[in-house]
Amino acid sequence: MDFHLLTEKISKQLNHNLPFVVYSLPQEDEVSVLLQKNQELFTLTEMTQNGFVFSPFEYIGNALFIPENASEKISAELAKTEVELTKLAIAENSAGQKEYTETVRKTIENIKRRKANKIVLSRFREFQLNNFSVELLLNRLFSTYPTAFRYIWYHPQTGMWCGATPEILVQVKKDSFKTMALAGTQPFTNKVPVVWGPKELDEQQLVTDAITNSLQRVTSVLKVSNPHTHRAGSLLHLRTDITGILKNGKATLTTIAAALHPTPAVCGTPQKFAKEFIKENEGYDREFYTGFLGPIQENGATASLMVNLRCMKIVNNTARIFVGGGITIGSQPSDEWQETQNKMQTMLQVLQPML
Ligand SMILES: C=C(O[C@@H]1C=C(C(=O)O)C=C[C@H]1O)C(=O)O
Repeated sequence: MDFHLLTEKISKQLNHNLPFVVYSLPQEDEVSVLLQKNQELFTLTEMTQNGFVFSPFEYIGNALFIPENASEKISAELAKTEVELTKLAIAENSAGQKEYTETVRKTIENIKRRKANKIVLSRFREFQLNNFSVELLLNRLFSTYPTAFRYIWYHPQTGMWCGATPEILVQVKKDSFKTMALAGTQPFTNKVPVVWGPKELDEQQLVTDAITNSLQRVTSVLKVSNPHTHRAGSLLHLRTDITGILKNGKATLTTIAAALHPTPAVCGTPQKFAKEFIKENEGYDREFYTGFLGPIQENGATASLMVNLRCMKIVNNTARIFVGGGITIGSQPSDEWQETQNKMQTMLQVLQPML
């Protein structure tokens, strides 16, 4: 199908208040769409059906779902638009900054008291949109971040969510799988070599260890790469690739997702303490931010589940951008604030002509 026809169909679907999801896998130009034919809110306990899963951070075995068999499925090659990128100034928010850095300080205290090794804190910021258009959103989002997993999800009961995430929760193809430990952030500059400090190296190692530990039970072969630098738009991260073979009979997509989510890249270690701490101290509901999402095919034998980062929720012409970062013993509150400001640019670049 022609890409412009695809965008028109999406626009019509939205005007009719009908659910849809549009996505492209990392490094791919194919844009896939599911246009649900009714307004039902489907949920999914076992990931054994074809469609698109959308899970909140609080995954309790009930993720949202757009089933292929209740939808029209279309796809097209992305018609790339030139996007000019300029760093956008974010209006001062001293109250927000004070609150966030205070919470970071409290988190570091807990880590010093050995309650946890790492806790991922986050916040949101809202922006008023004066010229929202789903076609423009789709064009900018998908053209700007070709190496990320890009998506727009809409359901009348959740509102619109979209993002460009660099992080794979798990990709499964028959009995082989792929995942990654992504943590540690610095702004992208042209300087080489990229140097990582001990804070980032330690933080990322914690994620690698936790992921490999949770996979032991369900895998027969587990390969772990050395950490390397991964570029995500204007940011750099440290990344370790983890691949392997799933244990026959032990692993289904549902058990792997449940074993991995939420990884310490978005929650922390130990997981239970980190999760409680987040709930008590972040002061807002993450909803689908840091949840997972992605297409399921061949009744669960093939799937690409991604972590919902660098994302926003758009409801009533207000865009809520979510940003966070891992706090460890080496964290500096002001640097952590700056890191979240930098991460906010990823979605702000997309919104720029609509602000
Ligand atoms: C929590 C986010 O990102 C996560 C935290 C990172 C960090 O602390 O360095 C890096 C990548 C992600 O795993 C986010 O983008 O909101």
